[in-house]
Amino acid sequence: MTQQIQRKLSESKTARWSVLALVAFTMLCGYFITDMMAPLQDLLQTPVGGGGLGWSGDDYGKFTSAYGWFNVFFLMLIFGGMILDKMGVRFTGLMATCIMIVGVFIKWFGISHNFDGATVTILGTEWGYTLLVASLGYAIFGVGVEIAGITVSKIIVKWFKGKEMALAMGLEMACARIGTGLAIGVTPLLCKAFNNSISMPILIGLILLCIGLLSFIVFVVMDKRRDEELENTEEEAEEPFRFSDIFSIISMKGFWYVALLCVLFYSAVFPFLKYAPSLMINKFGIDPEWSGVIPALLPFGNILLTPFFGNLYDRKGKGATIMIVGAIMLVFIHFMFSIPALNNWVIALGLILLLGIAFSLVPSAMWPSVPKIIPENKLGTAYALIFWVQNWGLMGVPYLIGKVLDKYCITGYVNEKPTYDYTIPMMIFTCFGILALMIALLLKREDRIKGYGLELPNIKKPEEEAKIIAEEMIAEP
Ligand SMILES: C[C@H](N)C(=O)N[C@@H](CCCCN)C(=O)O
Repeated sequence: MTQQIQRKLSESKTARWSVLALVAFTMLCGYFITDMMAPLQDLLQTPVGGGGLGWSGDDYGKFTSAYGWFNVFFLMLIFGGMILDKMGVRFTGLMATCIMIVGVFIKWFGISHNFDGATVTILGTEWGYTLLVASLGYAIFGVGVEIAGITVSKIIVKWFKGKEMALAMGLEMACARIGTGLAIGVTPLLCKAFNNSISMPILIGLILLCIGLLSFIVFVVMDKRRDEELENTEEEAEEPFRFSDIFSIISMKGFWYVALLCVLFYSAVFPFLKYAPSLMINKFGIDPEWSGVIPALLPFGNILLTPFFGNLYDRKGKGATIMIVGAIMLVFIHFMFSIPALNNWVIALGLILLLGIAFSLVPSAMWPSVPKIIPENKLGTAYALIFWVQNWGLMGVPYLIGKVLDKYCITGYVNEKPTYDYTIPMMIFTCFGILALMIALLLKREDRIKGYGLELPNIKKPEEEAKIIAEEMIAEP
């Protein structure tokens, strides 16, 4: 009987696509805030007298890397994954969204006060109070948005398993990319509209996030209703999560290949995006005001392509192959960016568009592959562990690039601001791409050995599904 109700509910296309729209909107808001400071890097590094905050490249690197501080060092993400598997998607999602709001508020407070230029020394490095408070806020926000990310992945598996799961994940990522694209493209305009205010766009992000919270609350109501109709709770429906599950997850080679592919691939994209506006100014001679426009095309390209490749994976399979192709493209693109002679903006445009394809291929196949490797009751923890490994890269790589830029790449100063040669940073990104390719090949080999089904379609044919349901009804008289 339970299975029949479940079948009826899961057949409700409107319900599951509405759920997707609601949670994807919350993620859109989160991604908008994640990347909104990137196009302001130039202004942040402008001296205080010139209307900026007077940060160095190193300061900007510190701020950007703060995103991963608590997730990485205090294992907040892993705790978040365990909370997700224990408490369910509704509680965890609400908790994560509230954490995001608190974090953005603190970041806004830090940026909008100058603290009379006071500084403090932490672990041998000097921090301006503005930088420290803003970084703390960003670190708290990072915990919220990452836990929200794994929660939304689990929500999609819950509502879309055996259906258009990769398409749904692709669409959710497409919404996330709208957030990133708006952050890169619109933030400089917002900043300008409010008299070069850096804090005003953050305040607008905060308001947007509150609307994101409302959207998630509507999801909570729908999800609760669905579980009530099923006459059981999320927790009862699944084998409960045990602490020892962590060990069973980390003992799987397949898990490690996905986690390593994730950290290497994403380390060559998200941190790159943080520096892309500066790359456009320094290498391609683009006006600072327009420096976000070409990088903004990357997320906008993803908006169409990630669901497209997700849909392809749902119907035709070939997940492991899709990841390999994406990694090959990544190597090519970053290598081309590293060649100093290729400095025409048309080349930058072409490479960013290609990166848009690569950055659609890998995520559209990688995230929906995780439930093929890990059982559903451990999925929250597995996604959290993958995100945790990834956060080392998201935290460490911007910091590394900031250091490398200040130490090895300064070519001169214009209006007291350094100009950079981006050859070495782009070579570093190319190396990440090469390692990602090697791991993608190993993952395909592991799939052949273990039979995870990464090369198989996600959508089950009606006759296969009928067979599964019949078997389940026999098992549960
Ligand atoms: C940054 C975050 N840790 C991340 O990896 N986000 C992924 C999306 C993962 C969730 C897929 N349902 C991204 O590509 O933005």
